[in-house]
Amino acid sequence: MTTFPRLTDTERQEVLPALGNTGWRAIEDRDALRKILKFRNFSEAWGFMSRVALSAEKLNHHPEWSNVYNVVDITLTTHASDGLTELDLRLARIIDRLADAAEVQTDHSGPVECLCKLHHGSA
Ligand SMILES: C[C@H](O)[C@H](O)[C@H]1CNC2=NC(N)=NC(=O)C2=N1
Repeated sequence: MTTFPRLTDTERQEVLPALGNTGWRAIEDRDALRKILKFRNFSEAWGFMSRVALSAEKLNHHPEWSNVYNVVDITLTTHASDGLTELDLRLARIIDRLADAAEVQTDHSGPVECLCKLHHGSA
């Protein structure tokens, strides 16, 4: 099994702004992305989660997430690498594609630029 390296500073500067634009935010004190999506109802939220789950299985990369009624709160990080890797970017883009009908909440965490330097943790 390949362990992906954490994203470099240059890679972060290249890719994070676009993810910031689609509503991904930085979690304080973690090298992780967070997005909170609000659907019209539970059925749409669960349908979205089912579709993401199938993609996550294919990618063998899984979100940390929770669901309350119509809200899905998603955190992405690579546990094996202890931080953000290419796999998180791939899953984030899949999630963005599958979630286009949802309302995005963006006022819960710091701007994604907080993750532009690889300074979290020691890995
Ligand atoms: C054995 C299996 O490949 C690993 O446990 C995978 C599964 N899904 C995963 N998902 C995430 N987010 N991080 C991982 O390190 C990870 N590892």
